[in-house]
Amino acid sequence: MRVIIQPDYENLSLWAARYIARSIKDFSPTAAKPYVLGLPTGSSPLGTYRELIRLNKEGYVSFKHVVTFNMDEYVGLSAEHPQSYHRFMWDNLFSRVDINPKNVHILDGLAEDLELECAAYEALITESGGIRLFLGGIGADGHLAFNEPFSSLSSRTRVKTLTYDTKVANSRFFDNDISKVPSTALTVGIKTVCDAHEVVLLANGHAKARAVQAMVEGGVSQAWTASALQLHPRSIVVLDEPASGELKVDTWKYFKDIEAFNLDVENLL
Ligand SMILES: N[C@@H]1[C@@H](O)[C@H](O)[C@@H](COP(=O)(O)O)O[C@@H]1O
Repeated sequence: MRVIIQPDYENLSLWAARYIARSIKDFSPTAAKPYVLGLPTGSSPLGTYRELIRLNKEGYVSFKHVVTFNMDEYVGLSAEHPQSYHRFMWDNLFSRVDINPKNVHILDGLAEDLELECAAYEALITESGGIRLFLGGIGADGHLAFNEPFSSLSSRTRVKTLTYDTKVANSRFFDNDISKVPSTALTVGIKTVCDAHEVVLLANGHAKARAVQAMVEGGVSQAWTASALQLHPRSIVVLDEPASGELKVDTWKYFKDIEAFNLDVENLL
């Protein structure tokens, strides 16, 4: 696991966006060989999306041959619902870059047969050649996508019941009214994420510091599902300083030292 510690959210976002843009460029995707990108919602990736939009507008990177798979979606919300992850992705990224709408995949929380929807999603990822890079965030309780604490580390796309803590955290988008937050969601599994060629996870702010400590320094555990990334051969955790606040001083120094030459966001372009 690599850990990139940036001084603030701005630099975390620039680093992640430029790393992704560089990866897409180096891959030289074509219609026959698209770049398959896994994407999250949430506040953590907003800065990364802003920089990807800028890099797209400036002609540095194109999404023409990028195929996307989103991590999750609430059950029961239509694509048009203001808090659906469909709407979030179109508002914050897809409508502002040159992506082909046919290449966008997001789980349908209104599907008649939710299990079939999940199985078809996994099959589609496999048919697309597998995910090249999965970008993710992390919940304060260490959840990745909607893989809540004690989700199986070998889980695949399925229906999950949300924990009280997650509903409280996400109620900020539902008029601070927990009763408006859906109780279930469709989510890729931990195994689905870990099957990606590469995983980049973003964590910013002190509220994530405890989860980051468990994910980076704790053992691999279903109690902190993002800790499964320790077993991934190419996982990168990108932090701002507040999110790194619970790491041991030695851990912090180790990653600052080993990544010293990789921290400059300008070097990535
Ligand atoms: N399903 C999403 C996760 O994918 C996201 O990582 C998490 C943290 O969100 P935020 O980035 O807003 O802190 O929230 C939700 O539960």
